[in-house]
Amino acid sequence: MATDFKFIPVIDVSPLLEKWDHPNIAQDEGVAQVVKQLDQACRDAGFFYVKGHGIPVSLMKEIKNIAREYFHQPYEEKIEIKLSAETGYRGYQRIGENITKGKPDIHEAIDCYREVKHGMYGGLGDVMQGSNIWPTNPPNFKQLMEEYIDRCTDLSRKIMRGIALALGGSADEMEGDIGGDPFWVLRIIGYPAASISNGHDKAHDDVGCGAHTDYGLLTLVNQDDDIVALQVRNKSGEWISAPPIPGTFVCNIGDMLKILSNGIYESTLHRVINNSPKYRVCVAYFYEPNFDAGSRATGCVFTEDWWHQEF
Ligand SMILES: N=C(N)NCCCC[C@H](N)C(=O)O
Ligand SMILES: O=C(O)CCC(=O)C(=O)O
Ligand SMILES: [Fe+2]
Repeated sequence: MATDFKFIPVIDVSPLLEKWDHPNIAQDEGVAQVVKQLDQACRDAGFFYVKGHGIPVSLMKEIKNIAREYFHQPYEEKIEIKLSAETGYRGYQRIGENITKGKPDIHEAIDCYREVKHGMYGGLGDVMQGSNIWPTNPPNFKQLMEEYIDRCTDLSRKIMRGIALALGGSADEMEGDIGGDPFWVLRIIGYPAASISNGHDKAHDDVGCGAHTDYGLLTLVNQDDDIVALQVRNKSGEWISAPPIPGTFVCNIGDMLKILSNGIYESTLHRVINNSPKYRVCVAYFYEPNFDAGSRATGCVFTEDWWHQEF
């Protein structure tokens, strides 16, 4: 479980990104500082802000803006790309359709997953078979999202290198059979504004997304700059806000990293409540191990012994 943290730390990952492929990465002083901060954040909150990530802030903003434009359209337009079993669960999901712990979430979303072809991963991937379906409006939606996904995948891989070092492994410990060919999920999410006077939109304190932990390795959250809605639970059960810090991502650990780290790091409960009078957009990228990693993994890759090494 998380500690009694009161705020979420900010980590500048640029030294790690600069040296990510360096053969002596583990000896680098700048990288060691980042690794130390990652370790502390993963032990305390399981959440941290990422700055110095190299993804253009203009792209981070643009994808939220095109998402807002898409959600602003009438329902009949949005439902053109409806999520279903036939699309491999890719596409538009209306408000209340996503369920967390048995309760409908007050959000709408477009779900995107890495392409899965027939027979990939044996029969294991068949349920997720398909490729993403994109809205025709706005016209540059697909191109921008695909560029964004590539950049998030690259950034996540590099952060995972820092985390592998933090756990006392080698930088590429989480690659190869574990995460060398990562699966990913992108959720483009819209949370209705809170209506002050019992309007038709939604009531105050409606839950945008119920308390949950994410199930992958790492999540990169790109949230609207002007609304505080994401909350993270500490050990005493207090909900600590993760207010937007423009130009940063909120990064959090998922359940699969908890398993791979033998419980040294844990995924932290979080939820979303949009009590602002504005519609809130968030684009969440979920970085996961290889689709078939679970079927081959023999258990934990890191143990306490590994951690007790100096780095
Ligand atoms: N329609 C839905 N919810 N699809 C699954 C998305 C997975 C994201 C999730 N919060 C996670 O734990 O990674
Ligand atoms: O909207 C947010 O800030 C976070 C969303 C989230 O936690 C999720 O989709 O898993
Ligand atoms: Fe989440």
